[in-house]
Amino acid sequence: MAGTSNTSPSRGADSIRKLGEYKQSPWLDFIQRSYTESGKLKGLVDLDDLRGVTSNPAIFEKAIGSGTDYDPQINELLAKDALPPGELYETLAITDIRAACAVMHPVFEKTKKIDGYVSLEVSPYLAFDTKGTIEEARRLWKEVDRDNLMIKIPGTKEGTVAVRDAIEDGINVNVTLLFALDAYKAVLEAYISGLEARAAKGESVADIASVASFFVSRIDGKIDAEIDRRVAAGDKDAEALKALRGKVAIANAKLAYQHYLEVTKSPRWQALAQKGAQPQRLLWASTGTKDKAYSDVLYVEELIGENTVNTIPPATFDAFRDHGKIRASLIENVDAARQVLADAKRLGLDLDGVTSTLVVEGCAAFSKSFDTLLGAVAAKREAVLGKRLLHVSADLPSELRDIVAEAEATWSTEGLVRRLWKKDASVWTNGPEAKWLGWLNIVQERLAHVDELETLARDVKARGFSDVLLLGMGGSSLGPEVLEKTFGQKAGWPKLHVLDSTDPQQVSTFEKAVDVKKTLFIVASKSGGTLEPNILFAYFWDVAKKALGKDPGDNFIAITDPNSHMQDVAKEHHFWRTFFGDPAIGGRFSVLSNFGLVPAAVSGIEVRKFLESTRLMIESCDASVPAEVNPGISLGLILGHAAKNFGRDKVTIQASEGIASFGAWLEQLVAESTGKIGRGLVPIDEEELGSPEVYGKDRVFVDLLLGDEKPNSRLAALRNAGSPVVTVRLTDPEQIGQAFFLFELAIAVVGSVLDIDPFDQPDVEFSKVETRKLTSAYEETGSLPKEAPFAVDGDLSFYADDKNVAALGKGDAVSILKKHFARVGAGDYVGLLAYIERDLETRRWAQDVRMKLRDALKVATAAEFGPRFLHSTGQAYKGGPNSGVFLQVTATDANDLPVPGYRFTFGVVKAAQARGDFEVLSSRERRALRVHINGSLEAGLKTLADAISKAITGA
Ligand SMILES: O=C(CO)[C@@H](O)[C@H](O)[C@H](O)[C@H](O)COP(=O)(O)O
Ligand SMILES: O=C[C@H](O)COP(=O)(O)O
Repeated sequence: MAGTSNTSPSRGADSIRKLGEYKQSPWLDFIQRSYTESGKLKGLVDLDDLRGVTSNPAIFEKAIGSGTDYDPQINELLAKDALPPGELYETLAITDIRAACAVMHPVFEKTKKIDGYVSLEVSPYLAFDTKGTIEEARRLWKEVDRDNLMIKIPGTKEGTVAVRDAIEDGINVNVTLLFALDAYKAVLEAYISGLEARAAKGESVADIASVASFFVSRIDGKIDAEIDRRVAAGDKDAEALKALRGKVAIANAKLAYQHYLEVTKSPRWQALAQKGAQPQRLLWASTGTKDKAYSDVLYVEELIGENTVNTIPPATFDAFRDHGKIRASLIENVDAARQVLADAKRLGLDLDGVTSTLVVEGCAAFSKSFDTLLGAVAAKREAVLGKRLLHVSADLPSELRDIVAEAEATWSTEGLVRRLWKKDASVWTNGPEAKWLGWLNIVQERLAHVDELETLARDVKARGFSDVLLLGMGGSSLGPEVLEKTFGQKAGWPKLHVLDSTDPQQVSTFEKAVDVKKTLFIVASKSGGTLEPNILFAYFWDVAKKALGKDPGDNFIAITDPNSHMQDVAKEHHFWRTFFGDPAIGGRFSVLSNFGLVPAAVSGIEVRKFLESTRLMIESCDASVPAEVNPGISLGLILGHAAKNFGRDKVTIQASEGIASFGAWLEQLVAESTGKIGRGLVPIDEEELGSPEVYGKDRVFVDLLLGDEKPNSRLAALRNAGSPVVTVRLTDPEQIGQAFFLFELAIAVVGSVLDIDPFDQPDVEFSKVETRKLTSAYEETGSLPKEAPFAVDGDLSFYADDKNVAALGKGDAVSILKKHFARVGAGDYVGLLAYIERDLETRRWAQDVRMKLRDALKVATAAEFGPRFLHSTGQAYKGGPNSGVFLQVTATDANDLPVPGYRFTFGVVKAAQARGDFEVLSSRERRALRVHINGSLEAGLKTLADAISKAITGA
C-alpha cells in the first residue's frame, strides 16, 4: 500500500490528530487484510486518532483482487466447502470488516458510539433495487454481527427508500454515492423519518448512527473538464469559467453542510435529539486530489467543520499528516460558495446534469470493480479447485473472439448473468421461459434429499436385480444412456439398459438381453403421455407378468412429473416406487433431476458424490460469476455468436471414447433448445474428423476430452484453417455431471443470443400430433392410410411430396439420389434418418454412408435413428434453419411385435412415426426423400449404400 506509513510518522504543523479539536473525525478510506493484521490500522488509531474505516467495492477489488493476502483463507475455506465465488468474496470481506471492527471498537466505546465505525457496502448490483438492498442490508448486518458496523447503501432513489427502512430496523447506515444537494436532502429526510418510525413504535433511537457520504473531488473532475473544453474552444466566458476551476465541488459541499445545520436546528430534529438520536453526519468522500494542479490536501483542508467526517484515502492521509493545515473552513465564505454555484449556473455549467451522471457512473464503476473482484476470486477458486473442476478453453479466430468479448462485457454491464439466475424471462423473449428454469437449482435441491436416492439404491441392491431396463425417450432416456455407457456396470449392481425405440427387432433384442424375472423396469416419461414409453410399458408389463406368473408391479418404477397419466398408471399397477420430476424442468434439461438420478442410483453410481462434484461447476457458473470468467456463459456466447455472426451453426462434437455417449445427449440439448423459427444450431455428433478440405466455413468444434488425453491432431489443422475449437476437459468420468450443467447453461445462453425461447420444442410436438393421427387411424381402420411411391428401383421404393418429386424426377435409384444430393450446397447438411434397428451393424452402415457423403459433398452430416432422434435432433431438422437435406430410410420389418391392449403393432407405430416425421419435414419445405427397403434389410442397405456412392461420386 502506498500510504499511511505510520511507523515513523512525520508530523507537520497540524497533524490529523488535531482534526478532532475541530470536531471532525478522520476516517480511513481503505481496508486490507495485511494492513489490519500487521497492526498498521491500530497504529493510525494510536498515532493519528483515526476514528473510522470505510470500504467500497473498488477498495475490496484492490485488496482481494491483487496480491496473495487472502490466499491462505481462500485455501482454507475451499478445503472445507467449495463455496461459489460470491460467497467466497463475502466471507473474505466479512473477515476483514470484523477484524477492523475489533481494532476500531475501543474508539467506538471511547466516543460513546459516535465514531469507531467500519463500513461495508451492499452489493453494487443492487443500487437500483430497493427490495434487494434492504434484504441485503439486513442480511449483512446480521451476518457481520458487530455493533460498530455501518452498512453502506447508495443514495440512489431506490437506495434512499431502503435507507429509511434500514434505519427503522436499527441498522447503522452509511449512505454513499451522494453528489447532489437534493439527493442529500432526501437522504437526511429518510434518516429522520426512519428514526421517527422507530420512535413511534416505542423503540430506542439512541444507538443508531448514520453518515451521508457526500462525494467531492469527482464533481470537480467533471466540471473542470467541461471548463477546460470550453476554454480550449475559445469560449467568450473563458476567464470567468477558469475562475471556477476547483471551486464547485467544495461550494456544493459547503451548501450541503448548511442544510445539515438548518435541519439539526429544526424542532422536528430536536424532538428526536431529545430522545438521544445522533445526527446523521456529513462524511466527505472522494477526497483524494485527482488534479495535480491542486494541493494534495485540498479536499481535507477546505472541508473541516464540526460534526463531520472525512474519509481519507491513504496517500492523502499521509500528505495531510505531513503538511495539512487546519482551520474551520467549512463554514467560511458560505456566501461565496453560493456565488460559485450561481456563477456556474449562469455560465451554463450543468451541475445537476453532472451530479446525476456521477451517480449513474459511480454505480456502474462500483459494479465494474465488483465484477473484476468476483472475477479474480473466481479465478483463485478455480486454481485451488484445480482438477476437481472440468476445464473449458477456447481457441477462436480473432473476429469471433472480439465479438464474444464484447458480448461478455454487455452481459456484465446489463447484469444478464444475475438476471438469468433470477429467472428473468427478459433474458430471452419475455415469454414463458421463467417457468422452465428449475434445472438451475435442481442439484442443490436433490442434494438436500439425496437420502431418498441412497435408500432406493440400497433397496435395489438388496433385492438382487440383475438388470434395470429403462423405457423412455429423449430427455428421459439420453441422460441415463450417458450414465450407463460412461460408468458401465458396477460390480455387485444390476446392469442398466436404456430402450428408446419402437423398432420391433430392437425391442426383442432388449428383451433377450435381460433376465426378465430379475429385471427392474423403469418407465420414464415426464409428461407421462408419450406414446413410446406407454407402449413399451404395455409390452414389458405383459412380458414380466408372464415370466413372474403374477402382476409384476413390484418390479416397476415410474419416473414422471406429478399428476401425469404415468403416475396414474403406476398407481393402478401398484408400482414399487414412483419418483417425481420437477415440472419446472423440460425433458432435455432433466438429467440432473430424478430422470437421471434414479437410474444412476439403481445402477450403483454414488449419487451424493456425483451431485457434489456437479455442484462445483454450478457454483463456478453461478450468479456471482461475471460473464468473462463464467464457463457456462462464455461457452454459450461462443456457440451463439459463432452461429449468429459467422454462420458457424454446425456444432461438431468430438468426444473421448470414455464419454462418447455424451454427444447424443448434447445433440438433443442443442437441437431441441435452439432449432426453431428458422434459427438455431445443428449438432453433428460422431462424425470422424477429416482434413480442412472436407469442411465448409460453418463449423464450430467441441472437443470433449478425458484425463490427460491429447486432442485429435486433426483439430490443430482445422483450428489453423480458421475453425473455432472449444475444448472441455474432464479429469474423470464423474465430472460428466459438471458437463451436463455446463452445456445446459451454455445452451440457455445461446437461446438468449439467438432471441428464441430455448425451452420449448414446437416441432417435436407437431410430429407427435401427426403420428398420433396415423396411429389413431390404424386403431379405427386396421391399416395406415395408403401411400404410393413415386419411383421403384428393385427393392427400393421412393417417396416424397410433390415439390420434392418435381425436383428429383422419376428415374432409377442412382438418378434420384444424385438429384437429391445435387441440391446440397455450401452451409447445408445432410441428415440420414434411419427407422431401423440401431445396432452395431446398422450404426456402422450409417456411419460409413455419412462419411462418404461428408467427404464427397464437403458438408456436415448427421446419422440418426428413428424414432429416437424425433425426440432430439428432429426439432432442429424441422424447425431450425432450412439447410438440411434429408434421406429417410424405412424398411419392412422382418418380425413385428404386438402391443398388448392395442390393435397396432410396434412395426405400425414405427411406420406411422416415420410418415409423421416425413410429412412435417415436407410441410416445412425441407429437401426430403424417403427410401423404403422391401425385403432383406441387410441386402437393401447394401444396395442403397452402393446407389448413394454412385450418386455422389459417379463411381
Ligand atoms: O463512500 C465512501 C465512504 O462512505 C467512500 O469509500 C467512497 O466510496 C470513496 O471515497 C470514493 O469512492 C473514492 O472516490 P474517488 O476518490 O475514486 O473519486
Ligand atoms: O425429450 C422428451 C421426450 O419427448 C420424451 O418426453 P417425456 O419424458 O414426456 O415422455
